[in-house]
Amino acid sequence: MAIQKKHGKGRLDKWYKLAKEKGYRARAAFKLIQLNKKYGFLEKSKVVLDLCAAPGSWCQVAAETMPTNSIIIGVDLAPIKPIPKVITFQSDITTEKCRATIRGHLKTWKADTVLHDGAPNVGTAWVQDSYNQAELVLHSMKLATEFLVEGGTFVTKVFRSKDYNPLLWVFNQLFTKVEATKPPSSRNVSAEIFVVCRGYKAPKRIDPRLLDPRSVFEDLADPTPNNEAKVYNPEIKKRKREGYEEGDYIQFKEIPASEFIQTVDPIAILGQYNKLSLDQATNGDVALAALNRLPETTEEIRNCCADLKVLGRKEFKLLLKWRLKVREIFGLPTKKTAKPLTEEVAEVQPMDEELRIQEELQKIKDKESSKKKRERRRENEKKQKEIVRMQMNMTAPMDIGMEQDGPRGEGAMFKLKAIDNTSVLNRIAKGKMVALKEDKTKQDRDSGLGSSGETDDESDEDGDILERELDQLYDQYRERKAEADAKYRAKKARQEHEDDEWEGVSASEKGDSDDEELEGFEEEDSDGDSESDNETEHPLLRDLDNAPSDSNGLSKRATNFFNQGVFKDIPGLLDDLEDEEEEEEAEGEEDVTMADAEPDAAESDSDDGIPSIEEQKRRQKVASEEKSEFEVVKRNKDDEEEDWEEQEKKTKDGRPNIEIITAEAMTLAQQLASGQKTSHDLIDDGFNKHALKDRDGLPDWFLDDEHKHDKPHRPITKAAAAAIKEKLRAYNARPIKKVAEAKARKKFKQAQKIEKLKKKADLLAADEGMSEKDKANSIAKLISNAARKQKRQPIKVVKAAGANRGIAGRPRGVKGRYKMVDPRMKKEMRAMKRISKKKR
Ligand SMILES: C[S@@+](CC[C@H](N)C(=O)[O-])C[C@H]1O[C@@H](n2cnc3c(N)ncnc32)[C@H](O)[C@@H]1O
Repeated sequence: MAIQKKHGKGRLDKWYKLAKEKGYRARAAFKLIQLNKKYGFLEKSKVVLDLCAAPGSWCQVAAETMPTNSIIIGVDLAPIKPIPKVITFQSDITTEKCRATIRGHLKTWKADTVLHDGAPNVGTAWVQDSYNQAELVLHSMKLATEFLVEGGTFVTKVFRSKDYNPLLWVFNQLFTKVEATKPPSSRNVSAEIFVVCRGYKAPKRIDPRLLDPRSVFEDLADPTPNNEAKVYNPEIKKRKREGYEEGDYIQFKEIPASEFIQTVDPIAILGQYNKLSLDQATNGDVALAALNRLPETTEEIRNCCADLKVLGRKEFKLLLKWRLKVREIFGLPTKKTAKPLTEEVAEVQPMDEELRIQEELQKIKDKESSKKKRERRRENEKKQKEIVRMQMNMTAPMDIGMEQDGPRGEGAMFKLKAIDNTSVLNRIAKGKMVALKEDKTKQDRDSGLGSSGETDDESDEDGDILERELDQLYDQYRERKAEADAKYRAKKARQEHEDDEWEGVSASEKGDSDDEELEGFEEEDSDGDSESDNETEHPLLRDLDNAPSDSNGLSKRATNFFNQGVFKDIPGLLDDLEDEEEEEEAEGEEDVTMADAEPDAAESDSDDGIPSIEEQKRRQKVASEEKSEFEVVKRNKDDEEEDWEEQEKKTKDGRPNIEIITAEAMTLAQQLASGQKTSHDLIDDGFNKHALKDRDGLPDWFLDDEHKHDKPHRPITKAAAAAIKEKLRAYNARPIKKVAEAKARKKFKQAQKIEKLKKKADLLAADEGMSEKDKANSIAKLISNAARKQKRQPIKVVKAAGANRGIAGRPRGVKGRYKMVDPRMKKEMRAMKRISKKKR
């Protein structure tokens, strides 16, 4: 871009600052924005050609306003830093090369809009500057005629000068609508005007004179002197070093003052002449005589008229005022009634006022919409809070009343509707009891009764939110980890089962137990209202089957668990259970129900194969439940089908297939089997510092971290350690599946070969036409042929060059095994071989 000094305060105006703020490379961006606001050509364009685009602010505006995937090409004499979605290159728009480059970029496309904001390097004489500008406009026009689509738009900058009208005339020949406008961001002091030409006529043939500067601006040789400058800025007159102006060879010029009064262009006279003469000539100018006698023609005026070249702005103004007064006296039209003097000045459409109103309206609209947005956001937040409160059953008691609800109402303790939220539901479905606990703790917290009994205030709420977020993030982290890590998945699954154990029931069983409690309440509720019906449809609620239980009164899993070999010789346990069974049978109880609360023993054992404390507690619970008259529920058929995984883990006789894989488990098993320990000992062992830890309400991430180290260390015997080691060694000694399969395949093939050979040999032996010797020879040959190793076909090396360069798949004309090699690699390998040979 032409270097412009930015010392003028006018340049650093609001548009300059705004451009900086918005990231536009030049304040000129707003000119295009405002032009486009008025005419809306960018939104409709798919291809735009920006001539004289540096530093690129118009391209920036085009890129952000035009539809996506539009083509924007920017060209300038100066380099343009890359702009996303814009093609830019450096070239002179007046050259053939530039035209060819644009053609290369556009190919067969046509531009919907051609923009031109060109300004040649200014600083020479004004006339020359304006001419250069007009010439540049004509050049851009020429490019536009070549690349514009029919009906397209051409936007150009022109300077107010005598070349303006010829340019407008040219535009009018080629476009259906031509409008000149000055956007508000264009400084008033600047002579630039923007002309928006719409509806390109795309004529088949254009008269070359229409685009030739010499014919368009024919009278350039007689430039109009800038009298306005001379008159209004007389102090900053520049010395002319070029000599006399064209056709102006007289140094001192005088004109009768009457002519100054009568002329329509007083400024021209003030600028060109040295003296306004009031002297009476011989021919007797009546107007001049009257002027001379007028009281308005004061001494001061006479002095001013005597030497115009020494006057300043004030004196010129005085003379102009004097002229107006005299014209009024003489009855000549004054400035108010007179037509515009200069024809060449463009009729600039007032855009400022309209835009100002539009901008103001926009501001008001923006304000209103932001206010509305704020209100909407506030309302949403409020709603969100209400939803959260409702989910946490905070609002229900107030709205409906706790008493009316009863135990199954909104505020009821065992209300399962509260966990209708899908994420919580999923977690519970997975057997994650923590979700329920969380909800409960949330309820506690939200009811204002925290563990410390404090009422909840703002900061508590913030803390809760933070904690919940932390928990959610931790869950997400675990899920992500689980996706990537199979080991972690397995561990997590185990932990989830441990959750079941902790609660004493599995996921589905928890549902059952909840239901059981509900069932109890339902019995009390004689109405059997529809709500209760709905609740049975809840995914976590199931019908209870009151059919008689198994013969032994235990669930299948419980029975299986206690049928394990390890429990066989344990004194006191099974006997007690059997006694219990007998007693129950004797009592002849028919409708025996009990929560089927037995997780699989194999699953419930912790990593080290030792029943966890929770497991032991559970077993104890089972035993005590059996002693008490607890209702026993029969496991229904569906549940059994669901347990197919567990079934797989059982041996043929129905016992769980438990594998002892740790030294601790081995030690314990040995101790149980040899009677060194009883089940009571196990239970006693369970009551240690780890058993009584309160983990309620602790976040998962904390528990996970603790779990790594916070577990009991059980003693192991040397023999157990050695046995497990031996077992592992045996595992490791086994070949991996793949190898075993390959070996088996090989064996199978060999067997097939021998079979074939046998058949052939039999045939030969049965051949009566052959002598015994021949038979023996033939069979021997057969065997030796079969024993001979088949020669492996050599691998053919194919150079990845010529036709074979970069091909995928088998190269042409190559049969059998082959290997593609890089020619360079081949040469290098040969060289290496040579070198190693030499060294030897
Ligand atoms: C006012 S600046 C253009 C600003 C541009 N529209 C923007 O928004 O950033 C005028 C540009 O016209 C360029 N120019 C002048 N004569 C040129 C020519 N013959 N060919 C190409 N560019 C020219 C100058 O280099 C200058 O960068």
